[in-house]
Amino acid sequence: MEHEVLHIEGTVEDVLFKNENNGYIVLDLDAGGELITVVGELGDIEEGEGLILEGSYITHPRFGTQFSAVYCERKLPETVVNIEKYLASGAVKGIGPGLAKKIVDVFGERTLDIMENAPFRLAEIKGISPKKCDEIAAEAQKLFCLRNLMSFLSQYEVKSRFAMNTYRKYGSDAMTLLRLNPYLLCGDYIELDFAKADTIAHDMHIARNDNKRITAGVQYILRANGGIGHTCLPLEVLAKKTQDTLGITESDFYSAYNAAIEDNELFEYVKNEIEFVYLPDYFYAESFIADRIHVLRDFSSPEDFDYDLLIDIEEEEHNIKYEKLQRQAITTAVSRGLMVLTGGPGTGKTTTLNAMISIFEKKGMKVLLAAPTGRAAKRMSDLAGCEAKTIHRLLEVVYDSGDRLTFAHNENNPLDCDVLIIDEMSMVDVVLFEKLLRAVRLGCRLIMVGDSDQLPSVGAGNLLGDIIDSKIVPVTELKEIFRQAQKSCIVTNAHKIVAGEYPDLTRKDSDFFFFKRTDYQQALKLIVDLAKTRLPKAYGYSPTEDIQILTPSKKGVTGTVELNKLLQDELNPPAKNKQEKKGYVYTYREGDKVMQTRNNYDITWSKDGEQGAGIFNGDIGRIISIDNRSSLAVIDFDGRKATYTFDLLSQVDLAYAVTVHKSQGCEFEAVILPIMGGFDKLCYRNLLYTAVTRAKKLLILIGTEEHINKMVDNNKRTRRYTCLRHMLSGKSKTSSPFGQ
Ligand SMILES: Nc1ncnc2c1ncn2[C@@H]1O[C@H](COP(=O)(O)OP(=O)(O)OP(=O)(O)O)[C@@H](O)[C@H]1O
Repeated sequence: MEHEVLHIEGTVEDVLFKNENNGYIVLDLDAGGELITVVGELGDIEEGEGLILEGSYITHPRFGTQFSAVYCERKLPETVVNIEKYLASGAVKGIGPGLAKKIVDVFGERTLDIMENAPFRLAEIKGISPKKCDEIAAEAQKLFCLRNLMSFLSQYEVKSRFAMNTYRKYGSDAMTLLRLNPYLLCGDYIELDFAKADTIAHDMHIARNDNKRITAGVQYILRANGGIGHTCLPLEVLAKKTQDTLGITESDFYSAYNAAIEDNELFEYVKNEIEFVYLPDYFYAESFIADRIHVLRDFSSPEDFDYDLLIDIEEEEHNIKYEKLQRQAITTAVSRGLMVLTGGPGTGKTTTLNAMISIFEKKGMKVLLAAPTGRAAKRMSDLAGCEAKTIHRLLEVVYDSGDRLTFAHNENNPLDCDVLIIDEMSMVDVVLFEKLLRAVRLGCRLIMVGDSDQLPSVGAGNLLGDIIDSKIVPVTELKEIFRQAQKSCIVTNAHKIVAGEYPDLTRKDSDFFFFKRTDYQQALKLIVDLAKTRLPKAYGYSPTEDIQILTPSKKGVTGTVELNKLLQDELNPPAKNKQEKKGYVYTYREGDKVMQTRNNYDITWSKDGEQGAGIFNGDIGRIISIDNRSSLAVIDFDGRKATYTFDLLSQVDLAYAVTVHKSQGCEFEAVILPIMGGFDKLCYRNLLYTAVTRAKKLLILIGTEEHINKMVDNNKRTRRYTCLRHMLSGKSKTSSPFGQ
């Protein structure tokens, strides 16, 4: 919901709550005698400071009016009383209430001016030694730097969190660096919109064809394309796009481009005589993966196992006869350093994997299991009978000295294991895989499991496909659908779809139902009826825990937005005892089923006394409380209770219905899938295949046969620009940055 944008001004009376990680704060502001509670991501504000704020009022029946601030200009306190209050509150490390009084008694209203411009004079105060004076001066400089940065950026209505991130990245030099190059604001970790940085640069009289502007524009375009899956772009495509977007000539482009290549701000890779351009991160990721895969591949077991005997023992113990390809997969896993195990549903991947784990453990090897999402890790744990972690958890997210996110496990601190098994590899992107490979010590086996017919990862790259297609890694593809699995129409229809055959929609006695509907309103009515009444009654399913509505698109009548609003009304209607918070797209309500839509490493959670941080893209949870007084909501993700500031709710969508893309790696007891047409770009085979294979026990298709078959016919593979396959095949014309 849009609110009227207002400006208010006042002095901070009291700081009620502060989140040091994301700068979120709740404070009382004295606005000319009126006390207003202010909430927002405003940074490290202290009592006594003057603020000019822009934002809007939000009202809560119990706690009254609060001002939700989006922009903040900070004025340091001017009166002696406020300066003392400000310093006494701990604004400058090393100054407490006693010292604050002494300093203000001596310097009065000029105190802050002296601290900023002549801090050596603090040594005039009795009790401040020259050493202490230096320490206080250094702390004070930090404070003034952030304040200057915030007030500079607030002129351009740049939100405070960008200023906070700029300060975190560049520290006390931030302002000086920005004056030289405002486009630094578009860089990694800050990621301000290029257009905004361009406005600042324009005011600073930076020319349109300045190399800094063009390089930043190119990087911005490459990053935006990374967001839709491309790790690089052909030079020709990039040149044209950049010229059009920035309004520059071809010669301007190439002059800046060549300089950026020279300075390693961009990288070029030649594939089949065509130049591809990379951002450093993606280039390092793909080159490192290619290098490291070669090293791991060449490792083979020094121990002389009798593989056949080991597999025979497993067969006897588990009363099973592995088929030829399963035996081959197990032998490869035990004898080689690296392999891919792939295959569609019901082809025995899990069974094979369990045999591998059993053999490794019998040999005294330490096996670790991981998957890209929480849900996939949970499923893996359930099937393998031992704990699987998310890749992020396995690598342990930590912050470096610059307060930037990194992983505790890397080449200097590798994972303590002999075998690492990664499930749902189709969902892993190149940047995360690079980090993972850095933490795999030489000699550790790496087994990658996944179905390459699933949709590719949300993040950039076509990792699993490229690894398989490169043919340099041993791949076992399981093809046989086991008898057990053949009973399931979900499994047999999934295999038909992937083979380009139309699914059998005629069966009424199976786990795969089709309801023909051509009218949208009738389809919606049926979805609600099935989710709310019929399936819970017939199968005992919980409408929100067991049943998931999947849909190709966000938009349209059967898109997620409309479906979620409808299903929220039906499954979790408003009630007196349910608190609510209005967001831009949805109203969030206690009891709502929700999904986190991006990786956030800062959100803190607790589970059975354990504390942790990080809620990731695709995690599904339930809102258990909304508190309008503190502007906080608590969401339960499978027992992890995570605290969200209201600003962070923009990263959360209702999840009664989710897109097929977002459902990757998840499985549900029952899936309802409307295929009504009207979303041509999303009308393709892999998407239908991915949706169908999300259902464990029951799949219900609603729509028309014509649209379903049209999806099967469209075998468009999502084309992604990457060079990994080429790099893996060792055909590179640029030398690897990692040497031999
Ligand atoms: N060699 C075998 N002989 C008989 N049955 C088998 C064999 N291997 C697997 N199965 C059975 O086939 C079914 C599917 O196997 P499994 O769950 O391992 O496949 P999957 O590829 O992991 O499937 P999904 O991807 O759908 O989870 C199971 O019921 C399993 O017990």
